[in-house]
Amino acid sequence: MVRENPTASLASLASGQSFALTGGTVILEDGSQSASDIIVGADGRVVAVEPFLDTSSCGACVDIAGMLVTPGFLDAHQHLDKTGVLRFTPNPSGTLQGAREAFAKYARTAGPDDIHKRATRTVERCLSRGTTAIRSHINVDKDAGFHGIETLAGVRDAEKDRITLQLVAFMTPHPGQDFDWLGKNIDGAVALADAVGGTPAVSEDPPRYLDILFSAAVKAGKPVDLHLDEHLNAGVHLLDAALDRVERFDMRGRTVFSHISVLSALPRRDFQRIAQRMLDLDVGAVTLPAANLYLQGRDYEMLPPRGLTRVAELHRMGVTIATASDNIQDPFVPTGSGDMLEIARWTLLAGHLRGDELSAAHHMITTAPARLMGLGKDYGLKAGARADFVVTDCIDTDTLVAGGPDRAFVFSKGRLVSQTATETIREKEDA
Ligand SMILES: O=c1cc[nH]c(=O)[nH]1
Repeated sequence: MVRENPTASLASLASGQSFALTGGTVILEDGSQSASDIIVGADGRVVAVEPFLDTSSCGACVDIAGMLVTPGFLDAHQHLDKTGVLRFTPNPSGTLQGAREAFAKYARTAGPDDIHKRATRTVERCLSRGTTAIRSHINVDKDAGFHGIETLAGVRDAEKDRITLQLVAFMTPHPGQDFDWLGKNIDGAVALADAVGGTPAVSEDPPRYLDILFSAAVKAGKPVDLHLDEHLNAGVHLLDAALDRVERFDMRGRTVFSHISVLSALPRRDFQRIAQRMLDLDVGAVTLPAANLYLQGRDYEMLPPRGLTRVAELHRMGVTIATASDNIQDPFVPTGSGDMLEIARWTLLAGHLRGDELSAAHHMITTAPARLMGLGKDYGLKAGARADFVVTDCIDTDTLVAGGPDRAFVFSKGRLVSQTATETIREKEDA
């Protein structure tokens, strides 16, 4: 045990051995913080999290007094089949439709090798910034075919000991949607995926399209994650139509609505009624600040921006709401670093959370998405969970969210997968 230099000791932890981290501050599942020891087994699972544990049987023991341990960050909504394609898929119109068209053009020619290269690069970046699980929507349609979902299924399986990847079969409609094609292919796509998704507002027949998605989910026993109402036009929304199907197909607790920008445009009474329905049916929400603050039309009157949903109100009403990256450097969103703390900060600021709600933003990148992704017993700093966590030099959750760590050690399944340090800051402090 090297008390003076925990960071060097953390870095030297050999993979595949049991170890203990003692004296740190641990963020527990209910968001509280506890001065606790952590024991990790050789199988990469947490053995115990409690103060003053007997660590004598551990292969290594590192004193991390003064450091904060957070469960790994979760990104509940990405698009790994199109990440990093921005340079050759421009979207000069700056609209959602323009982004879809730009991607469709790329998807017609994109080969598995290209998709694989870009996806693994982004996964690596996310992991290095402390993200230990990602849910990714993957287009399956006449342009993209099955290239994306097959390639990402391979990445998911190959990387499972380093990062948990969940795939959503994103059955994207196109103008003149071919329902025969959808009917013939949806089961095959869902078999490769972990959840069923789509974007009903784009469909020419949203009720029929929603029925097909929910039926496929029930048949496969998989959850639903919809891109829902990515617009601020209060005159049209499909929230009730989707909630009706949650009831009819008995998908309570197994459905997520991503985006739901339109909630911000609805009169308050309508918003409250729908949010209450979501709460009663245990439907979760994913907000996507980068996406929702970006695309719009050139003419605001004709095409308002996508817009952020009512983040603070949904949270305060008790709806489970996670925040996520959405697209990373593609025609839908030109930016993105895979840093969930950055996303948490944008959510806090743009979503009108208060300064005393920094921990709510942390919840939105940890326990809230864990619930929506169904990670259950496998997630969190508790006995039996997969040992996915980040050891940082922050003093508490508030400082972690407000400014982030200068030093971070990312553990996935009990193995150190990345360490980062803002050396310049540290050097200045040491001088
Ligand atoms: O249709 C959509 C919407 C958002 N992001 C996508 O990649 N596709």
